[in-house]
Amino acid sequence: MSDAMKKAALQYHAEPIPGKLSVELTKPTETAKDLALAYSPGVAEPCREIAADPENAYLYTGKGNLVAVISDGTAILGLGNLGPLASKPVMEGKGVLFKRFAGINSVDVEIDAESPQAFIDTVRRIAITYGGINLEDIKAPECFEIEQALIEQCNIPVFHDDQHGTAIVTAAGMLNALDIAGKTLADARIVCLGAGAAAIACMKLLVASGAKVENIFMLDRKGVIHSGRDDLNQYKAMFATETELRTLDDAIDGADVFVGLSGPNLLKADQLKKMADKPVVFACSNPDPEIHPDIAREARPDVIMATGRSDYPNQVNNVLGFPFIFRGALDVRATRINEEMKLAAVHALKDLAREPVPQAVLDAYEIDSLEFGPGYIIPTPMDTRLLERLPAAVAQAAIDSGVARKPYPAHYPLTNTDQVYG
Ligand SMILES: O=C([O-])CC(=O)C(=O)O
Ligand SMILES: [Mg+2]
Repeated sequence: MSDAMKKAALQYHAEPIPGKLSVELTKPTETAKDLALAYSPGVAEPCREIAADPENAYLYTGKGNLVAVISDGTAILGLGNLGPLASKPVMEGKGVLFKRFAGINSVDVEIDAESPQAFIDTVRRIAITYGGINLEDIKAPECFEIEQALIEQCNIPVFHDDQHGTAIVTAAGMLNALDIAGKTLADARIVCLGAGAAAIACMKLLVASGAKVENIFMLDRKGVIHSGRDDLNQYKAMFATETELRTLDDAIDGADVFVGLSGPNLLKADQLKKMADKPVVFACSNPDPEIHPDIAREARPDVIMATGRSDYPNQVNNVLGFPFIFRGALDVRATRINEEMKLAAVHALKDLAREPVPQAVLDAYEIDSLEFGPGYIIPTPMDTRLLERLPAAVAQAAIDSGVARKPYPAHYPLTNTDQVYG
């Protein structure tokens, strides 16, 4: 990032009001009568109703459209463990995206937890307040245990965005990119740089979508994860291959796909040059990708390239997933976000990229055209059709797989966020 951009980002966060979120009232509180309804004595009535039946919380409070964005700050973007308070701008940012793209209210909760168990206990105790929980920027492998425990202990959707949001968007973009390259997921040789939360979840979802686990070469800080290593946790061990390859330099030779979920500038132009014809490169480290798109294109004009950033084409970022997935889950009051709902989101995203792009999207990006191809493999975040398609697909999948507690919403499909209350 340039110095000017860094300065602008700080100023954006500081002025005119510090931070990016505020709370608004949904009822007028202008008169003494209003006050008597909103507060004492009127407020006692919904309290009694909720005590009699907890489901009434969805009727009389904001619970049903409220998601907690919760972090311990141990893996903030690609920046590392900066602690819970330093994660607050990102968590507020997720709240901005929830509201802007899917009309969902959110609060950020940063937890100073001394252990994964302390984190789990804290979240479990406050979970009733919300309609859903979005876990964010928690490091691996602790995040796997934390997510699993909370899914089991809470009866609302708990979703670790960096795993599943990223994986859903990656799988959708990958299916399209390989199709454009004239290749298939089943045959693709895949190098995954990074073995953290997002990397493990992405590779699992790619396997669920057709990739062969023996064609995946995952690398952590020590190099290729292979079956001869005795320092692997159970999550990395799922991707241990029988191979002589040890370094990124070895693994990248002839690979069809590079997925980077690691850190800045770790893929060199010379390494990209060794990849197979029409290489697919998803350099998703935020904010700085594993290889800059300009360097990649210079080294390999035939590259099909995506990053996590909004200022380059093909943004493979979980913003395309979590707001819409939660929208669909909340609207059918799903008890969890299961594999069926995730795959429904993958296919809705993949298919949407193949449709003609509306003028409003072109205007938002100040461009003349955008067509399915190497420069457009995944819908853009500003595409209002995401709100129309993804929640509908996710809600239907929740109903079909038996985790919905309400029928398909009568007010679907949504065309803008003003319609979310029906
Ligand atoms: O915030 C983003 O841009 C995507 C994300 O979740 C991460 O990098 O951890
Ligand atoms: Mg994140």
